[in-house]
Amino acid sequence: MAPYVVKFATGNKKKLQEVQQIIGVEHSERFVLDAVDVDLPELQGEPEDIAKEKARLAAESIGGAVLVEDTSLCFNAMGGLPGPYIKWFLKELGPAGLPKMLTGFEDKTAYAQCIFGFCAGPGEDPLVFVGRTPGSIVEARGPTDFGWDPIFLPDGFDETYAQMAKEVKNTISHRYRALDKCRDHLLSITQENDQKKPRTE
Ligand SMILES: O=P(O)(O)OP(=O)(O)OP(=O)(O)OC[C@H]1O[C@@H](n2cnc3c(O)ncnc32)[C@H](O)[C@@H]1O
Ligand SMILES: [Mg+2]
Repeated sequence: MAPYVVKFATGNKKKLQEVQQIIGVEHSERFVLDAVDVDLPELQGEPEDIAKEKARLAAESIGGAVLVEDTSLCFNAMGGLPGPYIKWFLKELGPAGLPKMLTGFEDKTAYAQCIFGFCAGPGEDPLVFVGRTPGSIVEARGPTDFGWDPIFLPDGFDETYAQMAKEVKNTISHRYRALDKCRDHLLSITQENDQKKPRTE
């Protein structure tokens, strides 16, 4: 039976690259993620609601099963802000400017959060899968090719996300943790499909 095809809708090539590296080809006989470059709206609200609405809108526009993802960077001293609005702060301040937001605070702790939104098709209820990695905000260190990676130091490491090898980031990251749960769900629904198949022997 052909694998279940889920469109992964994002406008961010770096996210796509990480998602492909994390998922690999291990379960490609059960499901495949097929990338579509879509300019999705930057919604407001609670992160889980944003991911659900993003998935619902993407399913309507694509007309099939979709996966979307929304990433937040949350400063504990600021009650979780910038959170889902990190994209705008990053755009205006650049990664090196972000630690300055915490100058007046002793607490530099933060967490990176990724929420995958999965919608099986137009009109279906979206599901969300949340992954969080705790850490702290430091002066920018390392390559600047992916977002706020240079200023996020995950707990238990002495290298920022930007400094560490991709293989390391991809086994501890917010994205890895969320995608791990999402993969389990995709495996469970494709298992159900398998069981519905008529037996041939
Ligand atoms: O089309 P979508 O998937 O929405 O892609 P986006 O780039 O708009 O992404 P978000 O709306 O989720 O905004 C998150 C921001 O955080 C950045 N970002 C996301 N994941 C990151 C990661 O793992 N490390 C560093 N920066 C990241 C990303 O470049 C954005 O500026
Ligand atoms: Mg976005």
